[in-house]
Amino acid sequence: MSHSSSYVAAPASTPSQLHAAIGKLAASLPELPQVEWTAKTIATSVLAVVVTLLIAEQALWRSRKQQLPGHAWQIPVIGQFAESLNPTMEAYKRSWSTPLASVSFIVIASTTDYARKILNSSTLAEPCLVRSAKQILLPENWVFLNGKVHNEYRKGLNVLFTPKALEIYLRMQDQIYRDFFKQWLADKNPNHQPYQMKFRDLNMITSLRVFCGSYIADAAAQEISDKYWLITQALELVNFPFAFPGTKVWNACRAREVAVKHLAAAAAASKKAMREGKEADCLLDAWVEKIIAKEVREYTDKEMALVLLSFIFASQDAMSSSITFAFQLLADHPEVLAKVREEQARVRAGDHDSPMSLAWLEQMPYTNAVTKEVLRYRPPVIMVPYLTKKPFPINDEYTVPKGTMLIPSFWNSLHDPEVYPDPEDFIPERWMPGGANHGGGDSKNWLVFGAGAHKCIGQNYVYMHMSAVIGTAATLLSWSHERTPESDEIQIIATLFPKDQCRLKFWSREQEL
Ligand code: HEM
Repeated sequence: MSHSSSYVAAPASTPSQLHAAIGKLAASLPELPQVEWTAKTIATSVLAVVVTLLIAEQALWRSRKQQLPGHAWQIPVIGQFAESLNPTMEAYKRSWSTPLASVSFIVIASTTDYARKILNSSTLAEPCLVRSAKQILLPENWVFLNGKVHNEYRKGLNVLFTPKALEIYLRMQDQIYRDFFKQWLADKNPNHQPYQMKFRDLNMITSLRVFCGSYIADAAAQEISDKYWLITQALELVNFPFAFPGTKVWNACRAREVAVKHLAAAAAASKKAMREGKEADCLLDAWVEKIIAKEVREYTDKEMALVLLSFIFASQDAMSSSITFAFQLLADHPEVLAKVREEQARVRAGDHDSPMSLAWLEQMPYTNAVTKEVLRYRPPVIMVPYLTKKPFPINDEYTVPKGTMLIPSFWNSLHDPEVYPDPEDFIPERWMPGGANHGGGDSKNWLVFGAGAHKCIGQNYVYMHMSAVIGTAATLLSWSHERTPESDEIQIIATLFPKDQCRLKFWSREQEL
């Protein structure tokens, strides 16, 4: 039998044949009441089952939601996906207008106290990231560990972010910034261009070089950078559940395979070079140095590759968002850019060629204030999905049921007018001596990097990277921003971006220096 004829054979179970089969079955079960199985009764039965399932779905939804604000009913079947498929800032802001809100089967918590309570209750809730993350990062990735094993694993990685290690990375970073600046200056197009994706590229190449140094060839680095966009696109709160060929998650998994192959080869090359006595010049080397000194345990090449993948995963979109907003905000606030330049000129004392150092960064309070204000004003990670492991009594009236996605959201904490006066204004001066937030009195609200056991491990690297990019760009480059009606609108692609993709034009400051 050919394939096509077997397909044609399928509709053989017509209602009358089904009727006969069901009739036979019913006859063999004497205790069953005799039912007249017509097409009409079958249709009615199917309808009854569907309606029962829909009512059960609504009942389950309402029993979870209880008295929380939110829609009284949810869209059947696709309700749990509908709100997440095309997230908008407006929809999120609506859900942040009450301390606890229920959106589909998700509970969103948007006060500082609730957010901290969730992040610090590791026995009741654990990070679940987005649903596709386990498929993309692989289930054995350390980021999915929790409790004691997670703490132990994390301790071994802290050695990668000590000041000594950061100083090594900074030397590498400076050269990459300058190479990218040259490319931007070489663009002869007289018009403003969207720079968001170019900033992404700068971040990815910086991360790969900081992590892997020269163990990754230029072509491989570019291949990972290009393919990584497929991973970002799959980071939706809710995805199509099966990674069939052609779906976003399937594409992301293929991109991960390419990245892990190159990262594992880099780990092997670093081990070999360091054992032959090379001086450490990237994160892998700094790590292998600690392994050789037996300060941390051995890690396999694949394990190291998966850790690097977790770093890229955690950093790429957030860093790209912050760098994009930094360039946009500095162009829109020339008085701030002028102050950054004054500070850079003082610290560098005419030396525009030496790479940025930690010692210089420590003498740049204003540049560091700009970094903090960019992170506060446009926090790249506005929420982190957690999953309740047990019923979670979030307050006296409401216990979040076990197995619920519970999302602490950070926007309100970072835009709280009681803590950050004029929160909707970009004011780096608030972090300077005499400013409202000088001295860290806002530490409870500072949730840019989360809190608790899973707090961002890379935060010191973030401050350093951002201030170094801002300081070096302000010194070497001038740029203008073409403001459009969408410049101040926020688009959510895993993190926040200006909707018009940040249209800029660069020129050199050489004549001014
Ligand atoms: C602007 C940039 C960044 C922001 C805003 C950011 C923010 C965050 C947030 C909010 C979390 C979740 C914390 C929690 O659950 O309490 C997190 C976790 C994490 N971040 Fe970052 N991050 C950034 C950059 C980076 C970088 C550059 C790296 C690595 C080099 C990194 C590595 C990680 C890792 C590995 C975790 C998970 C830690 C764990 O589970 O123990 N992040 N980050």
